[in-house]
Amino acid sequence: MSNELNARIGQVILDNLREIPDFPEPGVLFRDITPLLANGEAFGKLIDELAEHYRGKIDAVAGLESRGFILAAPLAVKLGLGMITIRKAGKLPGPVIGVDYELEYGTARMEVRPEAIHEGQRVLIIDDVLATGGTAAAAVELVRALGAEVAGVTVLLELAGLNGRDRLPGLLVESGVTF
Ligand SMILES: O=P(O)(O)OC[C@H]1O[C@H](OP(=O)(O)OP(=O)(O)O)[C@H](O)[C@@H]1O
Ligand SMILES: Nc1ncnc2[nH]cnc12
Repeated sequence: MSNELNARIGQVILDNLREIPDFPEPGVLFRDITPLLANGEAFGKLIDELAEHYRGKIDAVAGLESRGFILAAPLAVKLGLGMITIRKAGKLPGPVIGVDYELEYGTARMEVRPEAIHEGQRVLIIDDVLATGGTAAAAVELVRALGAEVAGVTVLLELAGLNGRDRLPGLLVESGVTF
């Protein structure tokens, strides 16, 4: 599906993407963004385009550990905004609030420091991949629990067959490339 963000960043993502079958386990086609990160020109263009797309529309950028951090930090700096780290369980020193969520097998937990998010802020959540949507949905719950507004969920790659959007109802979900 074509959209404005796709037009800005779709090609640079596709030109620098690596696909690895059966990683990290049989049956998974792993979409690897590290070639994009290693290409300075491409990575710079990606961040420039994201910044232009969201300039003036958000107050903070939240990155999801760990690949989301790589995108959130330069985007926040480029926009002159703060970056919020939403982390896996046990990584942030307290006090924290956390949300448990379902993985394909078992459960996981995401946490954030309450002081990192302010009431009424428009927070953009960013990550590399939207798969089942569990990680992003947990991040949405954390941002909202602290009285902030989720301005949108942005991912470079959306694996549409896993229906992650269904876990993010009513939200602006934008992706660079949809598979
Ligand atoms: O939509 P979901 O089914 O929740 O999956 C998407 C998440 O999975 C990957 O992270 P992973 O947990 O592998 O961690 P990493 O970023 O530290 O590699 C990816 O970076 C997303 O955060
Ligand atoms: N297929 C995939 N490739 C890369 N990261 C992922 N996270 C969840 N599914 C993924």
